[in-house]
Amino acid sequence: MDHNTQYEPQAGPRAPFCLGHPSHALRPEEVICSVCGALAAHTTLGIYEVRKLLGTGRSGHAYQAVHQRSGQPVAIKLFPAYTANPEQWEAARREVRVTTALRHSSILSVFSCSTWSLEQLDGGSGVHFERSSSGLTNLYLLTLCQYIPGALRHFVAYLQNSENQQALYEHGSSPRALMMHVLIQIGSALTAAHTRGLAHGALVPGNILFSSYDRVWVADFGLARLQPPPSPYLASELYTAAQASQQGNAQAYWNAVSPASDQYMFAALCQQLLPQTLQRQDYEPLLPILNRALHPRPERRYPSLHLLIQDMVALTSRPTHPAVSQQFKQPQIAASKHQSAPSSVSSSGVQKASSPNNSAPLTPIPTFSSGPLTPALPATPITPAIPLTPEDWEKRGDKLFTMRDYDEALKAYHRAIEVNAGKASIWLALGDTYFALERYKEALMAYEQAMHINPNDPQIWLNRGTVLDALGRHQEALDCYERADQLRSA
Ligand SMILES: Nc1ncnc2c1ncn2[C@@H]1O[C@H](COP(=O)(O)OP(=O)(O)OP(=O)(O)O)[C@@H](O)[C@H]1O
Repeated sequence: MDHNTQYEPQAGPRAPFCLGHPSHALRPEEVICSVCGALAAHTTLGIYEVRKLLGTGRSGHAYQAVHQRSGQPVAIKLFPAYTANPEQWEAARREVRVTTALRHSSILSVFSCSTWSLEQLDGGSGVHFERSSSGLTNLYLLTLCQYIPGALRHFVAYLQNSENQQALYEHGSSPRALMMHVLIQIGSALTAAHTRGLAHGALVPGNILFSSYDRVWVADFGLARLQPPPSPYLASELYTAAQASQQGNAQAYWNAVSPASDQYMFAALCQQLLPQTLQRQDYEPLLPILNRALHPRPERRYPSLHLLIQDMVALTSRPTHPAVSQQFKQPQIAASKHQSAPSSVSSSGVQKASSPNNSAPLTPIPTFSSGPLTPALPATPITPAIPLTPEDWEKRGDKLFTMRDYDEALKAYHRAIEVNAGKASIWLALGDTYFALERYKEALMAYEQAMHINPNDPQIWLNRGTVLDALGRHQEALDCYERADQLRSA
């Protein structure tokens, strides 16, 4: 389970061995170890070479791999297909896409969610794998996502170190402020998903990853729901469903998870973390809040996780942004762009690649409007006192978007387009805004315009896929995701 330890083979360079801990010698043709189920070292999956085992979760193994051309590290998870039925896998794929497309700064992006079989070893053509003809035995479910170097235990160890605590105080921060900053990000990611009607389902420590000590990611949206988590994370109302799921009715757990059960898991996680990392006087005031969130009856918990976080913030006073951004040690491979430059999160949880970085730790998150479509735009949106450039309008739109004033953001983007209709980023931003307003047809038109201008931007393809999904055009959406993947790996 250790992230940063590279396994060194004991035998000669050509002797095959598996990446398990401990490692086992393999027969030359063996790709998956018959003892521990780990992949053979140096296995290539499409364009990716698997480098090491990151850990073993509830249903499979997670590996670090690198893109053979760019050297970009990724995390690949493989789990046997029999652990999920095909309908559930499809549902998980859909959920992965929707949460990924929220582009929330703390939701870990899943680049690809497909199937893989041993037969594809020689003929892999990138990250997309055809369904195996040999049935489920040799078939694996595969997800590919950004590699994030830090685990929760690294964060805990960091906070437990007295020199680090001192450094935090010297920077005008504190362990509690840093902890709250991290919890706010986790809460914001979950709330963004809840706003879209999705629940995580297994907020266990392995799904909390860090790219720096103040930058956290929640992993496995969509996938976590396939299996119940262990105690103490399993909310009481999920016991029966978890049992049913262990007895073969996997759908039971999938259907039973809810934002209220995520709230329970979040509180259980806090309950583990806080006493390990903070002084008693710093976390004790939070215990009644956590107790409410851990109530066995979901209706007695907070109405939303967002309100729970609000109470935690109120009790700990509004935290300052911690002045630390110490990066975790990276392996000898290029760091991903996303890790070093997190983009902003809008308060709806919809994140815009083009938005400036928002350092405010938390903003309230309203639900999307479910009412009728908002009225059409006025022909002449706004007339400024001083003429603005398209870039000014775009920035204004970004700011309004971040403030969740989508109607005004629309006007600003339209104004930018009136002045310069040839900039893909403005059409992309316009599409995002229509998407946030659930005006999917207009969002699609905007994304198509962006694509017309820049057909090679994976983000545009991804967003187009998401809106096609929202319109029920799933096959076309899949084609878009595939194109986005191809462009990313090019
Ligand atoms: N994207 C990633 N980048 C870096 N490490 C990762 C990534 N995803 C997972 N890991 C590491 O791999 C380990 C195993 O991950 P996996 O998702 O299989 O299980 P888990 O999250 O520990 O538990 P669960 O199966 O309950 O989700 C994790 O504990 C984490 O340390």
